[in-house]
Amino acid sequence: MSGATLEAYLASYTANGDDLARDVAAVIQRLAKAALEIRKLVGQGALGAANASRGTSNADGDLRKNLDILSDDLFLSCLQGAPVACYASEELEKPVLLEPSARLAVAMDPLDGSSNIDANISVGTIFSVLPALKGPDVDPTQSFLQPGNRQLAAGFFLYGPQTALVLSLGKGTEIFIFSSRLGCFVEACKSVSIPERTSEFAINMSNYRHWEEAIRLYVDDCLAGSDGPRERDFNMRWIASLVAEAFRILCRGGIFLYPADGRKGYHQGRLRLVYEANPIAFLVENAGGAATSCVTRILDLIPENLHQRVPLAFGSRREVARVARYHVDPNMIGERAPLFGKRGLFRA
Ligand SMILES: O=P(O)(O)OC[C@H]1O[C@](O)(COP(=O)(O)O)[C@@H](O)[C@@H]1O
Ligand SMILES: [Mg+2]
Ligand SMILES: [Mg+2]
Repeated sequence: MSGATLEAYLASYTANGDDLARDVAAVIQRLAKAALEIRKLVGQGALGAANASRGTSNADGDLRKNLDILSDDLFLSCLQGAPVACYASEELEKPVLLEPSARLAVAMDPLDGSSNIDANISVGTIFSVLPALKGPDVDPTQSFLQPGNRQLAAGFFLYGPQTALVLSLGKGTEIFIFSSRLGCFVEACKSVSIPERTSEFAINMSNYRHWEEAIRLYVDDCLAGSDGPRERDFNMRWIASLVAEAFRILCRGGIFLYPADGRKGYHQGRLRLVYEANPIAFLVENAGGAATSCVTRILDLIPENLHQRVPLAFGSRREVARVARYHVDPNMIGERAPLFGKRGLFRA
């Protein structure tokens, strides 16, 4: 590993003396410090008692783990004194006001994939940095209801076999790995580039019967492999940890889908727009990939509320575009059966 340290990378980002860039860099540095504390807690597993269930639910009704709460507390306290006007989190119903004169708003999923902790599967922390909206009548929540295309920075920490930081400051996406020898994050992959095409998809297949027809047909065609209209075999993955799936896709391509489905509470999918889909979409687009609500670009959606859910498809550009076509192009559905076969009409 011979890349720049996170500190050096952020120093070159702030070299032009821009105050906003300096604020963003300060926030990333604080988050990175707190993430190393979470890494220790996650690493203790059952020995640490931090992974036990609290028996309470968050604003979205998910069962909370101690570690969800601890992570939220830790990130909130690491941002005290930072140039951050307000903090929003999956674990808090409403944003917390920090320094009203500051320029930034930070939204976080403090611990993503926490239902996996007991199984020793990678979990992570997702963050989104937005400009804080100002004005006498501006409520802190409004800063978080800006479309994702206004994000100044976004990223996630992954607590896995390696502790990683995936970061975009708006131009490219970089991967840093924590070096325990050096005691800091070191750039491991400069300007990540997601391959345009893929033969790997990730979806929770157990929901098949609840999906709408467009998603079922897309998946049917992947499963048909070389005998179907795709004329090649597909591989499938499902880790049930968004950060782990995103990391794999950034490294080697693929598509992730968490679509809307017919179950109660899943009519807009499962994932949250403001602090899950938006930051992941920002990272993926800055790495040459695409992210949609299965139809519309995620980064153009205007959130209606802080904890809003959204159907999510992201990854290799041509594959994400193909999912949208199953929704909007009647030829993909109506004429699919007669054209099914070796004619190659639907090749991505
Ligand atoms: O269990 P399911 O329905 O497959 O959902 C898995 C998804 O839920 C999540 O765990 C939701 O995140 P939280 O753990 O932060 O609630 C994602 O990481 C993952 O992609
Ligand atoms: Mg999450
Ligand atoms: Mg979470």
